[in-house]
Amino acid sequence: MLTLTDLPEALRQHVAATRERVAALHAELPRNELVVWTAGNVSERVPGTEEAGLPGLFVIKPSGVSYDDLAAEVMVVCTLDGEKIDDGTPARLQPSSDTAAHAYVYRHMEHVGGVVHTHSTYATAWAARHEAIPCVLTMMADEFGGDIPVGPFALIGDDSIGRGIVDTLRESRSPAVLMAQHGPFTIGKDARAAVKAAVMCEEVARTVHVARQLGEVQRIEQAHIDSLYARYQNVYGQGGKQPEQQQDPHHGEEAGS
Ligand SMILES: O=C(CO)[C@@H](O)[C@H](O)COP(=O)(O)O
Repeated sequence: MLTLTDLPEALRQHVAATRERVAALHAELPRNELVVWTAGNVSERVPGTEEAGLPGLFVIKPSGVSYDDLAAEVMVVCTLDGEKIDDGTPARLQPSSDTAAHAYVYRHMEHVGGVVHTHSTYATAWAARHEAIPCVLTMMADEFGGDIPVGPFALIGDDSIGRGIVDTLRESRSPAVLMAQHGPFTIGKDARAAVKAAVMCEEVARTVHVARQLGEVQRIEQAHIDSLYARYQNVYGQGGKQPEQQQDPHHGEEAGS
């Protein structure tokens, strides 16, 4: 078993910083009303392992622990096979029950640095119906680049959920997938981006549901979706990129391709 204290100092510092980020981001789940009790989790890939010639690692919350108690020192460190390393936490402290799903995503989507899972009400209601959320809002085009897809029903406990997440997201620009009759999983370049996607996923799931109560909704034309997505992903905010820097952040290709 890999032991944290045997790792190079630089990597131990990366692990510590990742633990702090993942612990802090878990507070965003109840703050944004995305979870009840402990029903949600955040993970982030530890940077620098490849440079150190070591196996990949990620940090995830311990299973079933209250968000009030999720301090950095109880964040669990796992290999990309989902195995807990000797990370300084009590041996009895088990990683999230969704660790296998997060690990599968990290093994099969190298550009992904963060994964989030919730059971947020409106997104999970769409998942209960096996129904993709149609891209009828500019906010959906901005953040999801189109519809939010539905993934297959899969039981927890092996690679089934992770495989369903990856197989679905590989066919979409969306950083969110609604796993059928379970709930949303989101990805991002880091954990903060994945948490943002989870917040935006619940917001648009609610808005589109309300709109459909009022009447028919109309999907935005694909050319407009592509234009909105390219702008938001590359120009919005304070970090506007030059044309040569622009790419699709979720899939590493040219934006709009
Ligand atoms: O869906 C499930 C359990 O069926 C999980 O997503 C839990 O809701 C969160 O589990 P932990 O991360 O606390 O283990």
